[in-house]
Amino acid sequence: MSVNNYRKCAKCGKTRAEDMTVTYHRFPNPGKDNNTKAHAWAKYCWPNNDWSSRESLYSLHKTNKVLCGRHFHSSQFYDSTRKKLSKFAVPELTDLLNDETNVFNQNAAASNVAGLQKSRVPFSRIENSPVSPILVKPTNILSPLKRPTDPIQPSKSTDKEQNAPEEMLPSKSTSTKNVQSQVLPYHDESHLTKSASKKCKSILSAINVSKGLIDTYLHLLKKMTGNQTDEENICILSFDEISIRKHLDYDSKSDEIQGFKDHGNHGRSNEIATKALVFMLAGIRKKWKQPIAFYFSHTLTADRMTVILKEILTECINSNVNVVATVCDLSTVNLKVLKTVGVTTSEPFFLHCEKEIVAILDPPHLLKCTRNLLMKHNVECTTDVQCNDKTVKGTAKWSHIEAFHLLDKSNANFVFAPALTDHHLHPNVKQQMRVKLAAQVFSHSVTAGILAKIASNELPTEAHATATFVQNFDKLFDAWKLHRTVDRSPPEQPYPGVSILKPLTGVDPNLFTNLETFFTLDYPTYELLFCVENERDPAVMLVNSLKHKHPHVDAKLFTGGMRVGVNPKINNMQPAYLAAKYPLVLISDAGIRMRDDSLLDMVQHMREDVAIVHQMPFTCDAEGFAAVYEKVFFGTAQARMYMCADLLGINCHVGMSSMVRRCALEESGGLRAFGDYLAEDYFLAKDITSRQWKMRVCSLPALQNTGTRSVGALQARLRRWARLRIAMVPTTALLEPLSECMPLGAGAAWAAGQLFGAEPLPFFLVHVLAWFLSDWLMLRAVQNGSPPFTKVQFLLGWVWSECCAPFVLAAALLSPEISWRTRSYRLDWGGRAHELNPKLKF
Ligand SMILES: CCCCCCCC/C=C\CCCCCCCC(=O)N[C@@H](CO)[C@H](O)/C=C/CCCCCCCCCCCCC
Ligand SMILES: O=c1ccn([C@@H]2O[C@H](COP(=O)(O)OP(=O)(O)O[C@H]3OC[C@@H](O)[C@H](O)[C@H]3O)[C@@H](O)[C@H]2O)c(=O)[nH]1
Repeated sequence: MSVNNYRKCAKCGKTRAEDMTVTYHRFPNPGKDNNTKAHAWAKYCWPNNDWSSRESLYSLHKTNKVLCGRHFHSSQFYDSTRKKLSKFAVPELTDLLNDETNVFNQNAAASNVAGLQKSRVPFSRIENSPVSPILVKPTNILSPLKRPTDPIQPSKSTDKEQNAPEEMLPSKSTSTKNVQSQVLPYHDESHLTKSASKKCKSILSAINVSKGLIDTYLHLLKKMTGNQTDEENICILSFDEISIRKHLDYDSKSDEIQGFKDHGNHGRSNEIATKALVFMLAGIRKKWKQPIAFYFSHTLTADRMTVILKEILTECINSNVNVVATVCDLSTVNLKVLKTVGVTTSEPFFLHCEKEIVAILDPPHLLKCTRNLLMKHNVECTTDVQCNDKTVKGTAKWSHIEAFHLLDKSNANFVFAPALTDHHLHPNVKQQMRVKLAAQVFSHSVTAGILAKIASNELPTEAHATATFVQNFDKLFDAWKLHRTVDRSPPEQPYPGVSILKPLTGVDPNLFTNLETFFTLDYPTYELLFCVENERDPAVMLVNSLKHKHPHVDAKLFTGGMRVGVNPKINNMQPAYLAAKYPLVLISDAGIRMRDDSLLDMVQHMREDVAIVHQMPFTCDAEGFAAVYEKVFFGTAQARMYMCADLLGINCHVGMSSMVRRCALEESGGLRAFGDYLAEDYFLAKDITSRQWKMRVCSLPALQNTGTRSVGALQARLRRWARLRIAMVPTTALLEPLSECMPLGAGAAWAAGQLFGAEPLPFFLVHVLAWFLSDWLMLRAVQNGSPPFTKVQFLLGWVWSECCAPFVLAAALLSPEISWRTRSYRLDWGGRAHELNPKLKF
């Protein structure tokens, strides 16, 4: 007989002599980081002993004490052979008879060893129990509840304790470690260094949360709502379930094993949790968020979830929180819950305590589901399409999008949807979860592209239904995504009509979709005046197809222009300007995209004494470093100058999206009066404001969306602008660097050293850090939320933008000529321009 045969399980005394298949697992060495695990093992075997000292735990390891494999759930082993325990394995009081994967299942009954314990019951109580713990056959603690007929009353622990079996008694402990031990296993700790893992644990242990409804937070909530107005207390309740990795952990504070299915005061069971359900409140009128309940489960029934939802809603009412809507995704359980509480498609709300609560399905999730459904099934639409000379009901098909993508990517000259890749068309499981990929399929560019391919007979006419389907979902998503700040209440006086001038030259990738946003503006009276200087310009075709697509919109096309000076933009717009019929004229460059409320926003800023309302230049979201650079530049350096100039009353009028009162412009001599300047915007504003008219920046920024981004092209544009500014106001070359981080910081550090004996380098670094942080806040304010890139990308874009700025200015100073599109110019001091090698046209 080998030495091993004399080994004996420290808990049940099992030896190899009794059962040859038994495996032994040595007590862990508490070492530096293993104390919790060693403590859990020791407490499991000898719950009444004091295991607080490391030495006592170490002695168990040193004396080769072992536990047999039956005290470990199968999930605690590396694999199904049950030979090697995982790193964090702790013995558990689980129902070995019920564990189907347990190799001891068959002989467990016979050998009378397996059984279940109420996992929340402290070990000490188990040990003292008159019945041997491992002989107790479990009852299903979390058996599904009957469908509730009455709203559940707020949980009163005393009532529940009287009726519930002992297993369902709520935990007395609200240990901070409860969540800690649940949350940590979700991360792959093997990727963390030991100190990182420890740090996470110590941070999380500072948060006082438990499972179920969190009393502490409810208490805080009550306090907060007491100090807020009724409006500010209006909120939504969102709930979502995430997957967590199976993991058990011993919490010495509460003397509990954590990681089991746990529904707070609805009880706990022996099943190991694989999902965490979180409920969170979020204010609607005021920005506040508060998670209020966590539940850990394996499978959560709709009945149980309904009970939980109602319980939380009742608690919210008691805390004076006005929940007006719930938000959840489209999981089967969620849909069942909504059905149970009475939500239908025709009446998407339910009553709780006589209060109407709207049920909202999570829009990004809806978008992904719609994409997935379209990938599997064709969708019959209400759109009629022409097919073989017959009008038939349209059918949206994924195959149309696939065909469009193939055609689009094979076109070497022009791509409608450059962002669309094969991942969008054939997403794998992980990619199916990315909202962005679905949103890029249901986009304006794809709609426009499919329509263009139908027009050129590359796609069948029946694909029209797919284009309409894609467009509708794009609009739906936009309606959810964008911020609505514009006052849409009826005005005291009818809004004045607006003539929108769109100077076009050439076609950039986003032109169709940019132009289309002008056809769908939410404004009562406006006309669109498209100006193209060359009638053979492909932009003409795009305008005509948009006019055809939106016949109800008052849109005209002017070709040929009229030479009134050297500025080609003015020349191009002149015929349309003369034909404009409304009192307000909006000059909007080709690359601008409008939100449907942008025009209303501009008009609302056009007060009686105001003659110019302009939008601060900004950019749409796009991918790539050039797009990051562009957004960072316009959202920080440019926005900073623009805002300060506006505040100080310095003329900073940029003409890419600017509304002008026509009578004020006429007083200046009309558009033609500025035809000799390339910076017509600056001189136009200078002249108009000199006659006591005011100029305002409106709330929404100008969204540039040209799609032809490269770092070089952006810098060439910035150089051209800088050259214009230097020619108009030469002192700008000296003063502007003082508004930039690096030159100002260097100068200030030197001055601080000279004047106060400060160390220049630390001074400079602190200055840069403070500037950087303020710029991050500035960018977030202009973007109205988080920018579409990471902080590291922001850092790179910001450093690049700030370091390049002095060089861009220097290059502008040194090069007397400037190029704009296909033409070159030389500027006089003062701003007048002369075209070099003028072309015949204009
Ligand atoms: C801590 C930061 C302090 C910053 C103070 C910044 C004050 C900047 C004042 C005006 C600059 C505004 C420029 C914005 C427009 C830039 C884009 C552009 O160049 N666009 C042209 C083409 O569309 C357009 O024609 C230009 C219009 C405005 C020209 C303004 C020229 C006046 C320059 C005065 C410089 C004073 C700098 C003072 C720095 C402390
Ligand atoms: O030859 C041209 C060049 C430009 N344009 C139009 O002018 C608008 C602006 O052109 P770009 O986008 O090339 O240039 P920018 O964005 O740099 O313009 C900016 O700088 C110069 C100012 O005069 C403009 O008012 C301002 O918008 C576009 O709508 C473009 O179509 C012409 O109609 N003809």
